[in-house]
Amino acid sequence: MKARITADQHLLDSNRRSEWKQKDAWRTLRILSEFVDGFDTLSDIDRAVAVFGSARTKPETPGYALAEEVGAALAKEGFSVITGGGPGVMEAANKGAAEAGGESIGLGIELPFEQGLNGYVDIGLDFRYFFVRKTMFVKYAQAFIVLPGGFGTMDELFEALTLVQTKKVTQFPVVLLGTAYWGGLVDWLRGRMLEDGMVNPADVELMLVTDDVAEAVAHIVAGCNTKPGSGGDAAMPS
Ligand SMILES: CC(C)=CCNc1ncnc2c1ncn2[C@@H]1O[C@H](COP(=O)(O)O)[C@@H](O)[C@H]1O
Repeated sequence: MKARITADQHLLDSNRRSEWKQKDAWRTLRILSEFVDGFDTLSDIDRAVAVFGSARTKPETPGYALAEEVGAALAKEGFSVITGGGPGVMEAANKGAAEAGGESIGLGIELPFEQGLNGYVDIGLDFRYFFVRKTMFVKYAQAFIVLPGGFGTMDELFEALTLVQTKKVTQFPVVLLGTAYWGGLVDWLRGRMLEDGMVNPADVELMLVTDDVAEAVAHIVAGCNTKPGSGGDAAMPS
C-alpha cells in the first residue's frame, strides 16, 4: 500500500519547507476547525478515563483481554472510555466499554496508511493533527490508564506526567497497568532520574503501578474527584 502524506507531515516535515510560506497561514484555519469540532463533539462527556497502550496488541492475547477488562470496569463505574480509536489495546478497551453498556469514544489520527476507527467506537472523531488530538485526551479525561505500549504510549504517558508535574492539570490520576512491563522504566525513574536530580521525589510518586484492574479503578475514583453528573469543576474561570 502506498503511504499517503498526512496533514501533520505537511505542517512539520522540513522536506516540505517550500510549502510553508504559501500554506501555513491558511493551515491554521484547518487546525482551528479541528479544535472546534473536538470541543463541540466532546464537551458533553460527563466523566471519562483515557486508556492507552499498544496499537499492536493482538486479539486473543492476555494484553488484549486485560484492556477489555479495563474498559468494562471503567464503564461499570460510570466512566466513558476514551482511546485513540485504533487497533490493539485501543480496540480492546473500546470493546470492553461498549459491551458493558458504557460510552465508548475513539479519537483517531490520520496516518500514512489507511485504517479508520475500530468497530467498537460509539462516538468517534478523526484528527489530522496529533497535537490537537492530544489536547482532547487531557481535556476530556479525568485520568489515564496506560497499558504496555511503544513510542505512542510513552508520548501519552509522559505528556500527562509533565502536565500534572507542572500543575497544568490537577487531580489527574495516572495508572500504569502491568508491573512486569513497567517495572524497568519505574526503577529507572526512581533510581537514575531521581538520583541525578532530574525530578523531585514527589514526581516519581505521580503514578500508581499495578496489575490489578479493580485497584486501578478505585485509585481513579478516589483521586479524580468528579462525581457522576458533576461535569468536573464548573466554578473555575477560563
Ligand atoms: C498497527 C498500527 C501501528 C496502527 C497504528 N494506528 C493507530 N491508531 C490510532 N492511534 C495510534 C495508532 N498508533 C499509535 N497510536 C497512538 O499511540 C498509542 C499507541 O502507540 P504505540 O503502539 O504504543 O506506539 C495509542 O494510545 C494511540 O493514541
